[in-house]
Amino acid sequence: MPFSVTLDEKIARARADLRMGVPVVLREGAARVVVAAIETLSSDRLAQMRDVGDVLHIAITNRRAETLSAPAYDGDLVRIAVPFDAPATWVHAMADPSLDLVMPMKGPFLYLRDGSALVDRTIIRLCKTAGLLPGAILAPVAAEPEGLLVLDVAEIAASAALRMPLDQIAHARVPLHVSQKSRVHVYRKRDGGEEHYAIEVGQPARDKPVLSRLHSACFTGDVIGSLKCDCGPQLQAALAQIGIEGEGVLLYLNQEGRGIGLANKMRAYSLQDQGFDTVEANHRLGFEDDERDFRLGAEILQSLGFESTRLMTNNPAKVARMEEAGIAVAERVPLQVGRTAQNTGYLDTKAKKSGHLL
Ligand SMILES: Nc1nc2c(ncn2[C@@H]2O[C@H](COP(=O)(O)OP(=O)(O)OP(=O)(O)O)[C@@H](O)[C@H]2O)c(=O)[nH]1
Ligand SMILES: [Zn+2]
Repeated sequence: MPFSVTLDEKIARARADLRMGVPVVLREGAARVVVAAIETLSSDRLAQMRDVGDVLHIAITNRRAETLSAPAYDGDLVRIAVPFDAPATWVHAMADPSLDLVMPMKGPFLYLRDGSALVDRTIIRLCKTAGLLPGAILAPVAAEPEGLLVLDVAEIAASAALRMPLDQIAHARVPLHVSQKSRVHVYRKRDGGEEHYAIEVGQPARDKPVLSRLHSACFTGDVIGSLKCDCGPQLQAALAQIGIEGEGVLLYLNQEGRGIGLANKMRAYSLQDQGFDTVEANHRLGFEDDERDFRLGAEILQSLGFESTRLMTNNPAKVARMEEAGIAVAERVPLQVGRTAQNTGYLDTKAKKSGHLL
């Protein structure tokens, strides 16, 4: 009896392959395309892709296309032919803004405009969820080469529409400075994605709005005291407020860098050192301003038995996403702490461009 591997398991494996620089095969109907993430593409893999497919192209998001002055013919992305003699560095420079100054002239570009861009869209999504730069190289092939994982794009699209269950894995008592009566609950997505945490203080009533904070991981702010953002002081202030009231829940979502991962956040910081603001830096990397999924927070509150909350945040998008996901927000509790000389521009940009309330 062969072992059967589910689609979710295959998607998790595909992410691991892409991070290692191993291509995967995406199927769309009768078409077969060998795809790889640009960030981890080596010269050897590029040569292998040229061996199996004759016309290679790259896919980048409309955000990245804007920086390269390329029109986004497919709306959310653009497909550009890879010149037959282009080295791997040319491919890298199409997705990685750290090479913008080293390789400013990459064109003229030859665009692909016919047919479906579903395979391109699927691989860009996979790159994003793998914490890689959102750019891919694709080689349509006549037959599936041996040794690569094969996935069907229609099946991936159907599974993306379903919500992946979030399982409660373990929980235990962890006495904190702000309250000795605290428990940490660990949640895990069934597709092998990030784990997320809930810190429950006291025993909040399940039938009343619970004081909560939806916090996104910030290694630099939460752990090492970075002055570039307000995350560390917000985390501490939220815990302190929950401690004062004696009950509440802090949701700690591992969506580092507004969902782009720490490596990409550091890339964004280096663009900020060149003068771009926090939103422009995300766009130059090919990402949206905010790639987080706040429904996770609502799902964790629901799994703990809550139906409504008093949410500590200055971000109206968090309130909207919680409500859409079925958690009523009885009150928005402002959380304004931690303004520094170094983060005042960042906070002002969030207010101006991302709708944060001051
Ligand atoms: N991409 C990117 N992420 C950043 C930057 N600075 C901070 N972050 C991340 O931004 C997120 C901030 O999270 P939160 O404080 O929960 O969210 P918020 O949208 O500011 O909303 P509230 O704090 O609730 O008002 C964390 O994931 C940080 O890692 C930056 O310059 N670029
Ligand atoms: Zn931060």
